[in-house]
Amino acid sequence: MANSIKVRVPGTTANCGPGFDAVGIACTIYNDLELTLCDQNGISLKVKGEGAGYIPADESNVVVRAVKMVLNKTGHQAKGLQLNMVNHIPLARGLGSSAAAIVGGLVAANELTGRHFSKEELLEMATAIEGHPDNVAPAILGGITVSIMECGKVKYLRFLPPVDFLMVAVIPEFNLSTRAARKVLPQTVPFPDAVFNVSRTALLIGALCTGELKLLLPALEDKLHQPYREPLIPGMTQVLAAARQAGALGSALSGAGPCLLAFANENADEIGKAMVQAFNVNKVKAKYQILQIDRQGAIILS
Ligand SMILES: Nc1ncnc2c1ncn2[C@@H]1O[C@H](COP(=O)(O)OP(=O)(O)O)[C@@H](O)[C@H]1O
Ligand SMILES: N[C@@H](CCOP(=O)(O)O)C(=O)O
Repeated sequence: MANSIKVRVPGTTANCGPGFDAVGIACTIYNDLELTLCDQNGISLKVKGEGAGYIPADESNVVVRAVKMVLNKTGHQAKGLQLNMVNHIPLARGLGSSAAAIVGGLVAANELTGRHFSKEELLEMATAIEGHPDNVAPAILGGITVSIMECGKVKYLRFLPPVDFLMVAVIPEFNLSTRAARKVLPQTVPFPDAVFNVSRTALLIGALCTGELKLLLPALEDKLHQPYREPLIPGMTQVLAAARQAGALGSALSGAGPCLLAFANENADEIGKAMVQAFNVNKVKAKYQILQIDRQGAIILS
């Protein structure tokens, strides 16, 4: 059996407005991970790109946690790990870097230890580490996913829209951990706000399934998390409005932020520039990247 494997995992944008902790889309931005299982003790780590000099080479690393989960469940005897990463997904920005890291570790270790686990089982394991399924599901499966937790199990729907669209991700220079962005959320919400989100989420999935993209504008509205996170992201309201004024189909916070996302079928560059400009007016440096839907999810490279 080989003791080294390389996998590629997409970044993901979660929530998509109202679908908090449920909706996610795999995006064409990727991390590559090469995992080697060794006989010598210890963890060796090389990182190129995002997170270089910052990602820890110890048990606190989520890739290590994911790999060890598979090794423990399969009774594998490897003593040490070598991890080589080439990362394009920015850390703690709302594009699913932690989900990509977890999924990369699980998929690579599963492949090296004899493929004991199905994609569904890997999804259960990834959700147990990440805490919510909305990023890890599209990272594993590609496409658009709706995931729910039922009695500790993940149930999901995965689909591709019948028409193409672009996603303009505007990535500010500062980071915001998902943990910090979840701390500001309330324990309870007013009943009308819950109704507001139920109707928008239903409309969002309907619009994406049928290709009725003009419905995205109202379907991306949210009252469950974005208003509470807005104070953490200077200029958020203006940046989202700038996207719509520049012709976006709709705009929303990406995951827990601070990245902001516009959906577009044309003028993607103009939309990106307008959003960056609105961040700049709020003294935040930012860049934009035009993404499409990744259809494959995590893949084995070699
Ligand atoms: N390639 C990676 N290897 C190890 N840990 C990573 C990697 N990418 C992200 N992480 C961990 O995930 C954290 C960011 O996760 P999170 O706050 O959920 O933001 P997001 O998933 O939106 O990027 C990082 O601070 C780091 O601890
Ligand atoms: N539903 C989660 C999604 C977090 O996504 P991330 O890409 O920011 O990790 C949340 O909104 O907290």
